[in-house]
Parts: sequence; structure tokens; C-alpha cells
Amino acid sequence: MSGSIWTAVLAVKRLDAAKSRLRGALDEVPHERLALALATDTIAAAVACPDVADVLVVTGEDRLAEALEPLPVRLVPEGDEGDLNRAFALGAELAAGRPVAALTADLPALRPVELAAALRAAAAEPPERRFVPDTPGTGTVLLAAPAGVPLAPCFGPGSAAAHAASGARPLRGAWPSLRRDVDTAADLAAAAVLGLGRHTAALVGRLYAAPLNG
Ligand SMILES: Nc1nc2c(ncn2[C@@H]2O[C@H](COP(=O)(O)OP(=O)(O)OP(=O)(O)O)[C@@H](O)[C@H]2O)c(=O)[nH]1
Ligand SMILES: C=C(OP(=O)(O)O)C(=O)O
Repeated sequence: MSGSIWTAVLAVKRLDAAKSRLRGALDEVPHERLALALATDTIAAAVACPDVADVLVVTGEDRLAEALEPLPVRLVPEGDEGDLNRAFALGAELAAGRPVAALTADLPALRPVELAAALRAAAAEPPERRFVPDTPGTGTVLLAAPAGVPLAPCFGPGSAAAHAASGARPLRGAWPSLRRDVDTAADLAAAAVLGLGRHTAALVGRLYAAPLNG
């Protein structure tokens, strides 16, 4: 199955609390701007994916509206208390009969063609929930549910095992830019090797550029 069929749901934590494991990793870079850039690049890649018809961003962060203004996304207010799985479930309820792809918003190297390939694999028969583990294999970057099937997200520490235990099937494609979530400075360096999206690159690209004279 291919074509623009999916509703992508991305969750973004409030910037003052987001990406706490990255805080202070790059002292020249303001932390909240970096957290915003990571999310913006991920969301822009989802928008550019040919298999995504609709992008919902669930957040309690007011500053996201301005940053995402140029992109055709729907912002869904999360309410006061942050809870990642509740945020994904809230977005999934608004998917209007489409299959849902819940994606973490910390994939600054994400290439739309790799997301498309994963979504096509997720749409294979039989219709069932499928997920893509992160590069280390313990977390989850993508959880996909067919139309009419509850998303039942189990994101959080150890979510790959939790999603498997919930009956979702892991997808085994390579998709390095999809699997490369950024939690730490080492993850950001690895994402830079893959190629950062333009918002993140504008902030940190020069820190990872290869020296000109060896
Ligand atoms: N809307 C919403 N998004 C969340 C929440 N918690 C995490 N997220 C988002 O979910 C994705 C994956 O979460 P994590 O990798 O744990 O990111 P994080 O919580 O910002 O990072 P740490 O503070 O280092 O744990 C990121 O895009 C976060 O912005 C939440 O409570 N609400
Ligand atoms: C929320 C998750 O991200 P991380 O483990 O990278 O915090 C997850 O993998 O479910």
C-alpha cells in the first residue's frame, strides 16, 4: 500500500523541560533553541513524507506555533499535565479514519524517503500495530496502527520491549535516519554524521564540520 494515507502524530514536550539529557552538552548553543530545532526538523521531515497526508503536533508548548507557522500542521494542545502516551493517544483520536504513525520528535536527521519506506512496511498485510525500535534497540521511534485499531502507545524507557509485549510487531528495515533519535550529545554527533535537518544544522552544524586542513 502506498500514497498519502497516514496521519503522523508527533509529541513535543515543553521546551523548558525537553531534552534534559542534552542540557549543557553544547555550551555555545542555547538549550531551548536546540530542543526546538530538533522538533522542527523532525516535523518538517514528516510533512515532506509522500505517504503522510496529515501531521498533528501534540504539545503544551506555546512557542511551537510560531516556529511551525510555515508548515501545514495541526497543533493539538496537550493540556497542563505532560504525559507522552496520553499526548500520542490524544492525537490518534483525531486521525479521522486514517492509519496513525506516532513519531518521536527528536529525529533531526530524518529523511522523508526513509519514513515513507517504514510506513509502507507498516502497511503490509495483515493489518496490525507495528513499531520501529531506535538505534540502540531499547526505545521506539515510530509506532504505527492501521485505521480503526487503537494506537495503544507504550513509549518511555524500555518501550521497544513494551510495544512488543503489547502485541505490536517490530519492523526490521535499516532506516538509519529514522532510528537515530537524539537524547545525548553522542546521539547528536551521530545524527550529524547522517546529515542534520536545516534548523538543527544552522545551530550546531559548524561544531561537527570536518576540519579543512586535517
Ligand atoms: N507532548 C509531549 N511530548 C513529550 C512528553 N514527553 C516527551 N515528549 C516528546 O516525546 C519525544 C521522545 O521523548 P524523549 O526522548 O524522552 O524526550 P525528552 O523527554 O524531551 O528528553 P529527556 O528530558 O532527556 O527525557 C520527544 O519528541 C519529546 O518532546 C510529554 O509529556 N508531552
Ligand atoms: C520515549 C522514548 O524515547 P527515549 O527512550 O529516547 O527517551 C521511547 O523510546 O519510548
